[in-house]
Amino acid sequence: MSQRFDAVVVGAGQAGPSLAARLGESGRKVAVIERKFVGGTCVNTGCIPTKAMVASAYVAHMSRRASDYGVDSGGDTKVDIDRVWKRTRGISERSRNNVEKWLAGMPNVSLIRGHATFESPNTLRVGDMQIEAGEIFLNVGGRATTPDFPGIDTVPYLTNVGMMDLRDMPRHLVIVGGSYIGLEFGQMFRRFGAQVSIVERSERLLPREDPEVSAAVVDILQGEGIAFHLGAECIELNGTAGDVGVLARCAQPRMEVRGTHVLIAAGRRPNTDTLGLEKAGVATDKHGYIVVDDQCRTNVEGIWAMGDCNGKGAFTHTSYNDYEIVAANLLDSEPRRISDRIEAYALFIDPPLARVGLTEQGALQKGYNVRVGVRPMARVGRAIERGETHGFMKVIVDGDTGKLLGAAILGINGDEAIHSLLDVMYAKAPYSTVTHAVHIHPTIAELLPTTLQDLKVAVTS
Ligand SMILES: Cc1cc2nc3c(=O)[nH]c(=O)nc-3n(C[C@H](O)[C@H](O)[C@H](O)COP(=O)(O)OP(=O)(O)OC[C@H]3O[C@@H](n4cnc5c(N)ncnc54)[C@H](O)[C@@H]3O)c2cc1C
Ligand SMILES: NC(=O)c1ccc[n+]([C@@H]2O[C@H](COP(=O)([O-])OP(=O)(O)OC[C@H]3O[C@@H](n4cnc5c(N)ncnc54)[C@H](O)[C@@H]3O)[C@@H](O)[C@H]2O)c1
Repeated sequence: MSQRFDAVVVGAGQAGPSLAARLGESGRKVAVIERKFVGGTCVNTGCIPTKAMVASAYVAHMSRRASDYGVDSGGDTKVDIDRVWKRTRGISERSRNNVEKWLAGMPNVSLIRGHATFESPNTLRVGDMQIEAGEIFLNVGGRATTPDFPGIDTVPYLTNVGMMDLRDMPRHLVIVGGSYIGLEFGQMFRRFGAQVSIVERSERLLPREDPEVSAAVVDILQGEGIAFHLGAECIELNGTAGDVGVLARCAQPRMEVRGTHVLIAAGRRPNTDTLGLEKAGVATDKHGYIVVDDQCRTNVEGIWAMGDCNGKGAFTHTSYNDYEIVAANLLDSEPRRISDRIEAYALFIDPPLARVGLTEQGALQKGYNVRVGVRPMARVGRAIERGETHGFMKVIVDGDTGKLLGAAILGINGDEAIHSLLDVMYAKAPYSTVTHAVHIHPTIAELLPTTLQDLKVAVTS
C-alpha cells in the first residue's frame, strides 16, 4: 500500500506533535509516525515519571525530618514502592493519553503506528506501507548507551527504561554513571530506603560544572548515605540476578562494588542507526547525530531533524525549541535559530542544581574579564525558614560589558529562581537590571540582586 502526504513527522516526542499541529493548521496533509509510545522519552520513561518519583522521595525525606519542624509523623517512615510506581505510572499515562487525544483531534493529521525507515529522500516505509512526502521532519530521539563492558551480555542490568518496570525495591542499587540519570535515580532510591553506590569514570563528579558545585553535590548526596566511587575506569560486570558486581579494573586502587541491581546511566545515543538514513543521503556525525544547520535543516532538501537526534540539545526544552525554530522559519517567516538559544538546564536532585550560560571556569577559558558573586543558601532567609539550607547561588558577570555570562543555583527552588537571570540574559540587558529590580520577600530569587551587588574578580584556578 502506498500513501502520499504533504508532510511526515517521524517520532511523537517533544517536537513532533506540536509541529504536526502547526503543519496541519497550515492546510498540509500530515502523517505522524510513532513506533512505540506517543510522548516519547520525556513522557514515558524520562522527565515526567522520574520527577514524579523525585516528588515521592522528597516526601519520604521530609517525613523523616518531620520532628525538625515540630511535627510528629508517628514513627518510622516507610515507602510503599508499589504505590510510588502506581502514582508515577498514573501521572505518566495521563500525560501520554492527553498527547494521544490531542493528536487524534488535530485537523489534517493522521497518526500511523510503526517503525519508519527511509527508502529514498522522500519515501519512508512503515511495515507494508510506503509513505511519500515532500517534507520530512525527524524527531526520533535517543536511548540509553550500553557500553560494551565485559560481562554486559550475561549480567542482568537496568537502564532508565527498565527502572520504570522494576516493581521490587532494590536492596543495593549500584549505578554506573554519576550524571543526570545516575544522580536523580540514586538520590530517590536512597530516600526510598535502598543502599546506593555510584560508580563514575571521571575523577570529579559533574566535571562540566565548577569544582565547588561538584564538591557540594557530592557532600549533599554523601550526607544522605550514597557511596561514590570516582575515577572508575575499565568497568567489568559479573554475577547473576540479585548479586551483581561492578569492577573497575583500572581504578587506583582497583575497586569492586557488589549490589542487588545495576543501573547503567552512562549517556545516550541517537535513534538514527535503524532509520535507513543512508538511503536518503542524510549526513550524520561520528556519534550518529543527524547534522543540521542553525534552523534544523539536514543536508538533504526537504528533510529536517529536531530534538535529541540532532545533537544540538539533550533536553525536553531544547527539543521543543527546535520545533519552534522549524515552525517559525517554515510557517511564520521568522528567522529563529538554534544559536540564539542560551544553555540552561537543571539536575533534579534535592536541592536542585540549576544552571544557565557559562560556568566561571568556562568564562575564564573564553577570556572574559570575569566577576563572580556567591551567596550560600544558609544566608538566604527563605531557605532558613524552610529548613533547607544546602547549597549556594553563584552569578558570573562580564566585568567589561556588565552582562550576565552565567549562573548556578544549587539550592531549594533554584530551578525556578534561575529564570529571572535567564530572561535578563535573553533580553541582553546588563546585570544591573536585576540589581535594580525589587524582588518579592521572602523568596529565593530575592537574594539574586544582593548576590549581584557583591561581585569579586575571578581568579584562574
Ligand atoms: C530518565 C530521564 C530523565 C529525564 N529528565 C529530563 C528532565 O527532567 N528535563 C529535561 O529537559 N529532559 C529530561 N530528559 C531528557 C528528555 O527526555 C529528552 O531530551 C527528550 O525526551 C527528547 O525529546 P525528543 O522529542 O527529541 O525525543 P524523544 O522524546 O525520545 O521522542 C522520540 C520518539 O521517536 C520515536 N521513534 C524513534 N525512532 C523511530 C522510527 N524509526 N519510527 C517511528 N518512531 C520512532 C520514539 O519511539 C519516541 O517516541 C530525561 C531523560 C531521561 C532518560
Ligand atoms: N534533569 C534533566 O534535565 C535530565 C535528567 C535525566 C536525563 N537527562 C538527559 O539524559 C541524558 C543522559 O543522561 P545520563 O546521566 O545517562 O548521561 P550523561 O551523558 O549526562 O552522563 C553520563 C555519565 O556517565 C559517565 N560514564 C560514561 N561512561 C562511563 C563508563 N564507562 N564508566 C563509568 N562512568 C561512565 C560519564 O562520565 C558521565 O558522568 C543527558 O544528556 C540529559 O540531557 C536530563
